Order: sequence, then C-alpha cells, then structure tokens
Amino acid sequence: MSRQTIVAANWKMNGNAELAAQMCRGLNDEKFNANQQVIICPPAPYLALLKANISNSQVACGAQNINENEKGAFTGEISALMLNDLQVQYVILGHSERRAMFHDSTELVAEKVAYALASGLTPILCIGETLEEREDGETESRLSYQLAPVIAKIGIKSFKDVVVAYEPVWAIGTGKTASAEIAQQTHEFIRSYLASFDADVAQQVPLLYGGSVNAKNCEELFAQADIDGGLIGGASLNVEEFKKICQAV
Ligand SMILES: O=C(CO)COP(=O)(O)O
Repeated sequence: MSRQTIVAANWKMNGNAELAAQMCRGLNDEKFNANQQVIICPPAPYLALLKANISNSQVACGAQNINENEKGAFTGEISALMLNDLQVQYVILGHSERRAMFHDSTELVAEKVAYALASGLTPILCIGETLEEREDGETESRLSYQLAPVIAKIGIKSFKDVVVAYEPVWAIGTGKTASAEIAQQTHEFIRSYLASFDADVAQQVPLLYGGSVNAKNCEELFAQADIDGGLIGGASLNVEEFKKICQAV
C-alpha cells in the first residue's frame, strides 16, 4: 500500500474569519488524489468555523498545539478533549517556534504526542535542526534526539499513527528552502532511523517537508521518494497558491 500524501497548512498566528471562509470555498470543489489528505491548521478560534464550512471529505482540520493535561486551571490552553468535541482530527506538536519560544522540551512534546494519540488525534510531529547544527554536522543527531523521547514514550508500534514534519529551522519563513536533494537526504535519514526500530512502521509514516514551500518549489520537493507532502506556513495564507501546492503532491 502506498503511503498517504498530505499537504497541511499551518497558519500560525495569522488569518481571520474571511480567510477561513475563502479557504473553505476554495477547497470544497477541488478534486484530490484518492490517497491524499489536505489539513488546515488555523488559530484555535477559527477551528469551529472551518469545521462547519468544509464539505470536501479529503479536507480536515488541525490545531497548532494542545496542553498535555485533560482539563483544569491552565489559562490560555486548549485540550485534546476540546478538539474531540469539535471533531478536529489533527494537531501540530513540537513546532520549532513552540520549542524555541514556549519552552516545549523534547520530553513535553513526547507527552503531548502520547496524549494526542490516546485521545484519538493524529499528531503532526515537527522536528528540525538550526543552521548552526547543520553547519556543525549535527543534523542527524539533533533529529534523533527529538524523535527518541517520542518513540520511548509511545512505543514504535504506535508511531505508525504519527505524521512527521521535517522543518529545518533555517528554512522557516526565510525564503531559503532546503534543496530537494538535502530535503530527500534528510527524509531518508529520518525513515532509516525509524526503520532501525521497526521497518514496517518506517514505511507507513508520512514524512512532510516544511520551510518556505511555495507553488514554485513544491513540485521538485514532492517528487522526492521520501517526501510525502508538505507543512506550509506563509504560502498557505493565499488560497490560490495553497490550492496549487495541494495539486502538486
Ligand atoms: O513553519 C512552517 C510550517 O509549520 C513553515 O513556514 P513557512 O512556509 O512560512 O516557511
């Protein structure tokens, strides 16, 4: 069976109700490949609006984070149960912006992934190295350092229900995309790292590339053997451009 292809939009703290409405209108009539999933991850206040207006069965919604607790006195946080309530299926976890600015440690990310899975959500687990780490030859050790606690926490068999997004920090929002060759090499490493635990699981996990993907560079990236789609930031805020990226996978 071939792996699912996924194009996911991470709006970060951008967008508004008008963009949410435009995106639904733009995507509802699109035809995608049978094995393709499109996911929109808006800021939490727009999730219900998107859910109510998406009629295309291949378009799903995701949140950008959850708290690792079920409920309680955690002002400003949202829980997996709330996403269940809205029938939101996906959640981005461990984005480099959260790791860098909101102190989401590798252990905390592992806890969140475990909690998301236990709640029936599909985590989109983001991993990636900084420019300094790449230049120092530490890309592979950094990626395994980020993956290992998640595998230890959930067990490799459960990892088949995780989507991984490789996002080199130096390529996020910078206009500097990783070349298709570098992205493929790194994805191949991620898959081989997973295969060192379980070869079948490694073959099943969709590996998305993220970092300055746009309508111009996406085709070459998506043509690589181990790139199963993308996690799109800036270019996902434009409906026409995002549609082109969805059609290129
Ligand atoms: O961080 C990203 C998606 O999660 C990538 O953002 P950009 O596509 O804006 O570089």
